[in-house]
Amino acid sequence: MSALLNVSDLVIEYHGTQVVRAVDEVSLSIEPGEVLALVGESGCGKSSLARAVVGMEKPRSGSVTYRGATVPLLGVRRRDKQFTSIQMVFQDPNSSLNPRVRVGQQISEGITTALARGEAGSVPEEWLERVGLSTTMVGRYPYELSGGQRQRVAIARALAARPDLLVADEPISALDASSQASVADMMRRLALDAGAGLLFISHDLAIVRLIADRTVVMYRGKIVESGVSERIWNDPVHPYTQALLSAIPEPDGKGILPAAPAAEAPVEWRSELRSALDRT
Ligand SMILES: Nc1ncnc2c1ncn2[C@@H]1O[C@H](COP(=O)(O)OP(=O)(O)OP(=O)(O)O)[C@@H](O)[C@H]1O
Repeated sequence: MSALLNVSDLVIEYHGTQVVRAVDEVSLSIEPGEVLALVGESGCGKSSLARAVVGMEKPRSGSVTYRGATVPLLGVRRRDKQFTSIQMVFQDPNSSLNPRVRVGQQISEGITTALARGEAGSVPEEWLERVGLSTTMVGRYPYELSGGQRQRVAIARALAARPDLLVADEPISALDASSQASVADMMRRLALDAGAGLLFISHDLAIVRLIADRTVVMYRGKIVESGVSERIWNDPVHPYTQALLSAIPEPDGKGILPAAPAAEAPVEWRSELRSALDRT
């Protein structure tokens, strides 16, 4: 039986003043009910890969298949019922939401997508509650929300469509540090309760360790290491993964990774972690 998502020898190139090979012969797969994390420094090709998975980039070569069928480019994918169970959450919630449409209606669009596939419906208020927002937000426009609230609405909208595959590109970086781990965990639970696969892209190895079954490490467009998240965290094999992990500053400065979950780490430590990863 084929995996839920299969990416095989994928190459994504941008042809501008010079050719940029953003994704270089990458292969990965996701099974139903699995969380796969994609980590790596800024510019290593994570978003290009995510966009290709949802049909927003045309592969130069290689393939992206969903339940055995090639994922078509976006316009077709949105109309084709067999692919509307792929949903994406972007790093910037403004890319996911329509600024001129009220929150409730945007979530309703997700619900309509689910209903069209014969999935159970719901009401927008229920999804707002599930992502930790007040139901009073249903009548607001995106500009009347904070960045973090907008991102929660974007997540609610994607989940309301009852995806079987959720692609989340840095979905928590717009959130305040104290709620990043809880929202990541919520996405994991909501996706897995439905037996969906989750491709979770993040800089934050500490959060990835908490929520992902497997982790794929990308460097300059290539996968340099992949495996069970806990193994990657405790026993990284590739020098780049080792460098990523050793770049995480220790709270006590003694070179021992913190045992406490990332959400409990001090805010300064978490922001240092992010900038250290950006510098690698
Ligand atoms: N539309 C584009 N045209 C030309 N080059 C691009 C385009 N989009 C991305 N790139 C280049 O492709 C490479 C990979 O970019 P990508 O956005 O996939 O990386 P990323 O790992 O998601 O980075 P970040 O974590 O900063 O979002 C980078 O060198 C980037 O400059």
